[in-house]
Amino acid sequence: MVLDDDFQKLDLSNNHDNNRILDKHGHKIKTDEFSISRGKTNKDKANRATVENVLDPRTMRFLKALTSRGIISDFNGCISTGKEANVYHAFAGDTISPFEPKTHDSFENLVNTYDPYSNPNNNDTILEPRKEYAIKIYKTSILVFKDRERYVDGEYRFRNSRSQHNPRKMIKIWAEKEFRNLKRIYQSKVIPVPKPIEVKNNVLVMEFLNRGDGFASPRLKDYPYKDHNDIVHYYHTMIVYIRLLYQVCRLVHADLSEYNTLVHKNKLYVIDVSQSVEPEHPMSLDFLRMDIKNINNYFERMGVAIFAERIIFQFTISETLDNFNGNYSNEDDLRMYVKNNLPLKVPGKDDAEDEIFRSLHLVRNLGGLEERDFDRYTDGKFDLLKSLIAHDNEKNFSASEQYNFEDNTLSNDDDDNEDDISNSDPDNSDSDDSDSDSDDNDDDDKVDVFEDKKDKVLKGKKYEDKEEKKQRKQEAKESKREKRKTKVKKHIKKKLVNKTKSKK
Ligand SMILES: Nc1ncnc2c1ncn2[C@@H]1O[C@H](COP(=O)(O)OP(=O)(O)OP(=O)(O)O)[C@@H](O)[C@H]1O
Ligand SMILES: [Mg+2]
Repeated sequence: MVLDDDFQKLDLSNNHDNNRILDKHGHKIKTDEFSISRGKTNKDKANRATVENVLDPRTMRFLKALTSRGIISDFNGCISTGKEANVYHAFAGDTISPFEPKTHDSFENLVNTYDPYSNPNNNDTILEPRKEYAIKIYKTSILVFKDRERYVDGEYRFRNSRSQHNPRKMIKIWAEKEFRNLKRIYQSKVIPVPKPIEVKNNVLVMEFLNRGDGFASPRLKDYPYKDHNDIVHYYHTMIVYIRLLYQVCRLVHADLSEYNTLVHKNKLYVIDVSQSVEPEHPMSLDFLRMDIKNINNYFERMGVAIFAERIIFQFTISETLDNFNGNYSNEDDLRMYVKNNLPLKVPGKDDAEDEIFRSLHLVRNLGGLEERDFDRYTDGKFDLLKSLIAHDNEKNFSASEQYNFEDNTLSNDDDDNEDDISNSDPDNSDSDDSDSDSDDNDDDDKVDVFEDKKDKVLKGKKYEDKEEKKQRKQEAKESKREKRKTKVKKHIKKKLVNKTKSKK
């Protein structure tokens, strides 16, 4: 299908400068597969969906603006058509690289005689190759937008975006978000990313990562690893980058995978940071766990001995690392630390504990603390998430500990009930009795959640003899009476939680 025909069919109902723009520049826009090599480029068999989905007249106007401002000089073929955006190849415009060939001959000729090291001015200085750009153009179809909102909602930087329900405006915000995230990572100089050049509405211009023969550098998924050690190197690098993104760039990628990383000049480049969020985002820790799980799944499939997810999570969010003497921003130092200090995953045991870790409701500060966790907090079980995660992993995440926690919580709930009763009549000895009854019921249906269901009846306290039971009840009552003395009263708790919430 010839490109021109295709543009004729574009729905240009409003017959004004759009037509003129398209007529004037339409022949330059190639949307077929991008293959810039010595061989003939196949005639433009524009993919109708590509043209209509992405290169609508408004987008064409933005491209024209970028061309006339000299940011880009030629718009070539399509590198990738994704679910959210298409990525095209372009050359930098005059304003950027003074070594543009002065003669703007036909694009076909330019493409076929492409030689990045050509010397158009025929003088003997070696010229820089012509700068190439990747142009990421977001699709404006509303459907795609549905699952993006959770990344923008709760994002401090976009709190004022009233345009949650105007997809065009949301696309603009989305592209700007990717540009800003790219810029922040690029300027941090700790993680390689394509250099961000410009963003205009739904069009993002960035450095094109060329593998040297005009084709795009491969995604990690398609990268031809040298050997097993090479795979392990990229696994450790990926883990270090997750930490550097969090600690230095204050970002969680939220879609980190072998598809959104490229290997360029033997370095791992991170791309597609449109959905990345800051640690303050309400779901940042869930996205972080998802990224870790995805990376682990990929490298486990590649035969790498991986680390447990919660170990990687702890490595990521702990500000300081035990026995680390290197530079916290240096990837080589951190990679060495990962290699020599993180314990490898123990199949079976770690699987169960990672399962628990995935389901944990992780809180970042008191504001996110649920009432029942509050007791655990006041009882010194943990303070904020950092201590919950950072030290003594086994204790916090061993299945038995988790069970004891549940157990304590239930007993804390008892305390609360007791608390209510004792509030009303602190000296009422009945409360002890009623308490003992409720304690009795609770005990009976309190089963070991990690035991197999079938023998739960045998495990209940129904089957212990009377004497022992009496003894146990007495001790339980004593310990509860002791605890009540130091217990934070409910109304004080509420005050504390409200106070910290208002401080946020
Ligand atoms: N700067 C770049 N240099 C070279 N290739 C790039 C660049 N940016 C993106 N690409 C290529 O385009 C593909 C899609 O880019 P990106 O992931 O940012 O868009 P996307 O909308 O998320 O696409 P998908 O939905 O397929 O993930 C990448 O996998 C990569 O192969
Ligand atoms: Mg992507």
